Order: sequence, then structure tokens, then C-alpha cells
Amino acid sequence: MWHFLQSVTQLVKFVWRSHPLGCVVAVILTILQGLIPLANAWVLKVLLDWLAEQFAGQKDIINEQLMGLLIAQTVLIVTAAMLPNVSRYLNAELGRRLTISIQSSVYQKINQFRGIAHFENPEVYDTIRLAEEGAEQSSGQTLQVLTDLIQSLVTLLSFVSVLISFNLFLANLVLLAALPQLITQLQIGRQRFGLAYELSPTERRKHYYSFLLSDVYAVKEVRLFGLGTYFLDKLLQLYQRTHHAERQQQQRELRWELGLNIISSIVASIAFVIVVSAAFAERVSLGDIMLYVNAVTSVQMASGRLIGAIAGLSEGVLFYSFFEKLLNLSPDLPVPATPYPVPSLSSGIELRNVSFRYSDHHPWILRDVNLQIPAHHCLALVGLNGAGKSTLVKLLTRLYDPTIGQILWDGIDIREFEPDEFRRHISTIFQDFMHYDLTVRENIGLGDLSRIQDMPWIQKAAKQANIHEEILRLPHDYETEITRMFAEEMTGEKAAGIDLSGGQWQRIATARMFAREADLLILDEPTAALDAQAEYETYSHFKQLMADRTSLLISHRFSTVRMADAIAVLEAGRIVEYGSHEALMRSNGTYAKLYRLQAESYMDSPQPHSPASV
Ligand SMILES: Nc1ncnc2c1ncn2[C@@H]1O[C@H](COP(=O)(O)OP(=O)(O)OP(=O)(O)O)[C@@H](O)[C@H]1O
Repeated sequence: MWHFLQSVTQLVKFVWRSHPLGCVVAVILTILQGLIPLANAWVLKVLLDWLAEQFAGQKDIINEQLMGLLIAQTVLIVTAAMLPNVSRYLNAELGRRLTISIQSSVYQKINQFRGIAHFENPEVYDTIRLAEEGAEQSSGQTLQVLTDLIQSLVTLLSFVSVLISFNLFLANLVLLAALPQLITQLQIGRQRFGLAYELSPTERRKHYYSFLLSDVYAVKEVRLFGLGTYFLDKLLQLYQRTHHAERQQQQRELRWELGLNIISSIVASIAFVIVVSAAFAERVSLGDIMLYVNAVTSVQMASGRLIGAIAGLSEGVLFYSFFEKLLNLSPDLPVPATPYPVPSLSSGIELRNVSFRYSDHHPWILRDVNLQIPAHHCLALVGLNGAGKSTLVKLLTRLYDPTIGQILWDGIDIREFEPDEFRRHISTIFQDFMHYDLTVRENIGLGDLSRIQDMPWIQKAAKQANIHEEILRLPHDYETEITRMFAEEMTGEKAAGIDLSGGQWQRIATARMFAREADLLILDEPTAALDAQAEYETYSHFKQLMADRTSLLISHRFSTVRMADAIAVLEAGRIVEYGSHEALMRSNGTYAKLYRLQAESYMDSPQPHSPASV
């Protein structure tokens, strides 16, 4: 309960910070709306009293008085009609501000993670996703609930003060009757919070299956393997599971609410009896009867709304708890308080006694690796699937830190550098490179944002990656949007976006790598998707391009690997061989065995021009 209240307070603070002035105005409008029912009831009471006195011949109503009262009534009616519209607009505006403020907090926090460990840890990743999804959904709802809360509280207090002035016992009775409801609703709120928390992994799986059933990236396999019904069944099973849990919760709520409604009806009847007996005893006027009966029902209604709003807060609080969890996540990589400036690489990179595992619960992936990448040399890293090559790249780019050992850049431990500055000295093409649904120019220019508009520079990178000519054949050459998701909007016309082949995408990603003037190039399977001719052309190019650059090349294609100055063989996380192609062939170890295996399959291949890969 304490945590619930704490989270509500934090949530309110967050709303406040997003737009203080808007909050003040919204609160004033909400208070006014909360007071209008009492003002209405009061005008009605005065009117009834005057009428009763007039009928009894005790008083002649003066026209001006009646006029004043009717004007007051009209003003109240008009205000009551207008305030909700203005409030709705203001709430929507506050909702927009709140959304931006929550979204930017979420993404700023996410951007503060310097590595990728949090994203590769399912539990933390879940928190990130839930905070992100909650940020989208809950801002409008939270505001609505907070408005309801304030408005019903004001209405409640205003009518309670009327009841106190009439009959303290009655006021206490009505409030006491609301107490079990309040306690129950707080309990229900807590249960709903717990349920939503418990169901959140299921909800995320539901999103995943919906994605598989409707997303452009998944649709090909789903159609070809006939997976639609399989995934739909899984989705429906999850719906059954969540509906079952929700149904049970609602049945619990229904039982409580029915019981509590009986109590409040009995209280309303008792109140009515008290008011009517007072009237018969001639202690109150006709207008008073109206006012007090009104007060009893209004207090009951307002307490119902108030209590409902408190329960409704549970969802906002649920989101906030994920948000808070995200904000409290510790940094994934330590950053030095006074980082060293990153020097241009002149002597080289050294991995010294590096061992690594993803966490204490995971096995060791790299074991006591000692490896040199001399400046202006190309080192190739080969090894079977799962040997740890990509993991080594993650360490080199400081997406993770070694568990044991050091990585030295010109003799300085890379942990001494500011990660973003360090990464500006490195350019990569990853095995699972990104396809950005953007223009060709942007896809290449993202390699160096400062040059994203620099066409000669971007064209140079495209030529280095051997893709320039093909880009020129696209409908709007470098300004062509490569997308399957968005309709292209160019020169006022709308057309379906175009897509590229796997090899073309790979060369665009290679151009992106070249767009960054970096000290170290890392190429993780850069030719996997290229056809024989493209690979040949790219590599005759690469050889020149890499001539004076420092690079690490990872490939299963031995025709590519051969061009490196030195080759390191990684086996089960250890470097087992190191040397030039010729030297390794002579020593007749793992490299020579893999090389011959590939060459044999190449010889046996029914397509003699296509290079084989391990
Ligand atoms: N985020 C991670 N968490 C836990 N284990 C991981 C993670 N990423 C990779 N691994 C494990 O680390 C080992 C090495 O994977 P890695 O991707 O480095 O191999 P690789 O040599 O690049 O393989 P391939 O040639 O198939 O690309 C594998 O056993 C893999 O399951």
C-alpha cells in the first residue's frame, strides 16, 4: 500500500513537471466543476423555499430577486455545459505534454546505456519495453483519473460540509458507509495492479504473436511455412489465459461491489428517513429537504467516483513502477570521470589475457585471449559457429567490458576513454546490420551524421562499397527511399517504396561503414550476401582500400580471409593459431583443415563459379 501511495505521489509530480501552469489551470477548472453540483443544489433550495413561502402567503417574491436567481441558475447551467469541453481540451494538451515528457525521459534513459548488456538481458529488456509501451498508453488515462479524483473529492467535501451543518450523525453515517468501499477499492486497486504486473509478460507475448501475424518482415516465412494458424492459436490461447485471470478478478470485484451497494442503499434510505422526519418536525424547510437529499445522493455518488478513480490509478501506477524501474537501472558500463582523449591509432590494438562471459550464470565464451591487431594491418578472425568471434567484436567496440583482462588501444585501456568518443574512431559492418527504412543517402550518411548532406562524400563511400552504379539506376538515385513499410513521398507524388536485394543492402551497409573516417574498420561477415561477381569486385576493391588501414575481418569465406595480413583462429573461445595464410597452411592445423574442407566442397559444387563457405 505504501509503495502504491508513493508511486501515486511520484506520478503526480511527474504530471506537474510536464506543464506546471497547465496543471494549475486544469486543477482550478476541475475544482469549479466539482463545486457546481452544490451551487446548483443551493439555487434550487433557495427557489423552493421562496416558492413555499409564497404559497404559504408569508412572502412576496420580488421580481429582481427571482431574476437574479434565474440568472445565477443560467450562468451555472452554461458554465456546467462549457467547463467539461474546456477541461477536455486542456487535458488533451496536458496529455500531449505528458506523453512527450515521459517519452523523452524513457528514451533519454535508454540512450544513456552505453553498452548493450541491458538489451541482451531478457528481464531488463522487458522493463525497457514495458516502460516504453506504458509511456505511450497511460498518459491520457492517468490525467483522466486524476481529474476524476479531484472533481469528486471537491463535490464530496462540499456536500459533506452541508450535511455536517444539518446533522452530524447523518454526515458521519454517510462517510462511514463510504469507508468500507474505500478500503475495498484500494484493495481492488492493489489486486488489479498485481494482476496487470503478473500478466505483463503474457501481454508482451501477445504483442509478439500479433507482430508475427501482421508484420512485413515476418509475413514471408509465415506464408511459406503455413504458420498463420499456428501463431493465431498461440495468440488465442494467451487471450484465454488473460481473460480467465481478468474474469476471476472481476468476479471478486462484483461480489464486493454488490455487497457494498446494498450498504450504501440502506444508508441512503436511513438518510432519507432522517431528513423527512426533520421536515415533519418542521425543523427544516422544503428547500432544505431538497438540499439534504441531494447532498446524501451526491456524497454517495462522489465517493463512488472518488473510490473508482483511486482504483483506476492502479494502472497509471503500474506503468510508473516500470518507468521508475527503468530510471533506477544502473549504468551498464562504467565511464571514467576524467576520460583520456582517444589518440589516432598508431601502434595498434592488443587484447591482453581477455576472458569473458555474459554473466555469472553464463559459460565462459572467451578464455585468456591474447591477440594483436597491428596498426595499418588487416587481421582476419576465423572459427566455427559459436566460437566467440562476434563476442570479441562486442568487446573491441566496448559494447561489453572483458570480465578479466584488458583491451589496449595504443597501450591505453579502452575503459579509460569516453565510449562515444572511442566509437567515433571505429567503423563497423555487422553480420546483422540494420536496414533503415530511409533514403539511400541517409542509409549511407548515418555512418557519419555530420556528413549526411555531403553528397560527394556519400558517393565516394558508395563507390568504395561498389554500389554507386546501382544506386544511380534507382528511381530517385540517392534520394530513393528504401522501404517496404512506408509509401514513398517524393516530388509531391506518392509511390510504393522500393526494396533492395540482400547483397545490395549489404553493400549499402558497407558504404555506411566507409562513410566514417575511422582508425579501425570491423567487418563481420561483410560478403555473406554477395554473389560471386560482387564479392570478387568488392574484394579486389577492398584490398586496395584496406592497404593502409587497420581492420578486423571476420568471415567464413576463406577466399576473402586469404587477403588478410594475418589470420587468427578462434576455437571454443581460445586463439589456437595465428599467422599468414601460407604459414597456417604449412603448419597444417585447424585453419588448413577448414580451408581444404571448403575447397573440396567448392570442387564438388555443381556451380563451379560460386565460392563455398564453411
Ligand atoms: N547475449 C548473449 N547472452 C548469452 N550468450 C550469448 C550471447 N550472445 C552470444 N552468446 C553465446 O556466445 C557464444 C559465442 O557466440 P558468438 O556470436 O560470439 O559466436 P560466433 O563465433 O560469432 O558465431 P557465428 O560464426 O555463428 O556468428 C555462443 O555460444 C552464443 O550462444
